[in-house]
Order: sequence, then C-alpha cells, then structure tokens
Amino acid sequence: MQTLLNINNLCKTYRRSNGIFSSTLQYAYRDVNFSLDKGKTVSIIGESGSGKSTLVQTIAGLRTQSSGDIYLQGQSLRNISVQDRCKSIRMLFHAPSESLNPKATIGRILTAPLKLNSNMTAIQQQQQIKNTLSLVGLLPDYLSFYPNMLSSVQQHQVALARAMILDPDIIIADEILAGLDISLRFKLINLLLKIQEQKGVSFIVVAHNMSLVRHISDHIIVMNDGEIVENDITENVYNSPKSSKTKHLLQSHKPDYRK
Ligand SMILES: Nc1ncnc2c1ncn2[C@@H]1O[C@H](COP(=O)(O)OP(=O)(O)OP(=O)(O)O)[C@@H](O)[C@H]1O
Repeated sequence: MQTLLNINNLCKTYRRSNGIFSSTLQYAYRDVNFSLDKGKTVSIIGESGSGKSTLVQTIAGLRTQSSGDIYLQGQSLRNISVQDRCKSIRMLFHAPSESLNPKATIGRILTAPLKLNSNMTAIQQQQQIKNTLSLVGLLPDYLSFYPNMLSSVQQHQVALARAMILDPDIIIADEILAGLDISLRFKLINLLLKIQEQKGVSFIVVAHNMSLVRHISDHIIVMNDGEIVENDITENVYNSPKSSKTKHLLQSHKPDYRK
C-alpha cells in the first residue's frame, strides 16, 4: 500500500486575550499524527469545536500549523510550491451554493483552476473539462449555466468537478454531507465512491456524524478538544470503540437513517 500523506505531530495554537494585558495559548488541535494511503478514505469525526476544520484547512494549505509537518509522498509540504500543492490537494466546502461564484458560468468556474495551475492549451483545457464533467455525471450543456440555475445535486457535482479538474491525489470534503436529505446524501456518497474507483483519489472526509461516513471510510479518526482520541480501521471503531467519546458519538447518532 502506497502512503500518500503523513501528518507528523501537527499542532495549531491561538493566543486568546483574557483582558488588556494577558492572554493564554489555546490549541485548535495538537499532536496530530495519521497517514493516508493512495485510493483510501479517512474520516475525521468530532463535535463542534474539536478542531476538525482547522486541521483539514491546514492540510489544504489555507492555514499554517504552529508546529509539526505534513508530508506528501515523502516530501514536506514546506518544500512543495503552492501550485503543486493546489494540484495535489483540493478542498470541497460545505455549501456549494456559497463556494461557487454566482457571477461565473460553470465553464468559467472550471477553466479557472486550469489557467492558474496547469500549462494546458485551450484545446486541452476544453477536453479536460469535458472529461471531468462526464466523470461527475454532468452534460457539457451545463457549461453556459450559472450556479443558481442548477439544482442542489448539480451544484455539488460542479463543486466536485472543480475539485477533480486538476486530477488531484487528495480531496478534502469538509461537512459536505451535512444538512442534505437522505437521497441526496446517498447520491453524493455513490458519486464519491465511483470517482475514487475510477481515479484512485484519496479522500479526507470531515463530519459530525459517525453513521454518515461508515460506508465510505477505510479509517476513522475521532477528535475531541483538539486531540485524536481514536484512530483505527473503520470496522474496529464501530465494533469495538476504545474511547468514551467515540462510544458517545456512536450512540448519539444511531440510527441516522430516519433523520
Ligand atoms: N482564528 C481563530 N482564532 C481563535 N480560535 C480559533 C480560530 N479558529 C479556530 N479556533 C478555535 O479552534 C477550535 C477548533 O475549531 P474548528 O472550527 O477547527 O472546530 P471544528 O471541529 O471544525 O468545529 P465545527 O464542526 O463547528 O466546524 C475552536 O475552539 C475554535 O474556537
């Protein structure tokens, strides 16, 4: 199995003010260690404020860590250019209606990363866009549409196409399943699985809810107060959880299907 990503003792601190002259150091996350293999999915679960988003935003390069290192295929991300990092690690945000530029057509939204991060000719760009739209199950007819002309599922498909357009190694999906009805969740989960099978991409999925990610995760990490309290293969986490926080999360989200 090829290890793609290695997170090594990663910590992020904030200085929180306690008045005019005093402040304390607080952790968003600390001593985070895990790895991700090619073509696999790790899900990061935890309650609000446990540090999940800050951690994955650091992996995506949207924030910097206070200490520790992130290695992509054995190379520290500190030594990888922003362009290469953007190509390799892409992020999917919670609400595509907010993350897709409402004033840009789908064609423009998908061309932008290619112009910024690739040396493709205009013809190669068009071909890449066509292939990626087909990968996420959208017809080329949508290229002239604006995001608000699309259904919620289609907006998610466009966001996925934008994430996949540079053929990344890793997609980070931050709470993309939250707030969706059950049929939309399954559509999106099936689409993620299909893309993973076809492209061998790895996923880091962030969620509050344990039952939501069970069928897509190879590995589960549970965070509490910025620390990893459980880190194991999915089967072990669901069948014999070690941490009391994991047990609590499993009980509070069971059964999820009726929600
Ligand atoms: N810019 C910041 N300044 C100070 N504290 C911050 C900052 N960003 C995050 N934090 C703190 O870091 C901790 C972790 O926040 P984070 O948003 O990563 O948690 P989360 O698990 O993703 O929560 P949610 O599921 O609600 O998004 C929280 O206590 C938060 O208040």
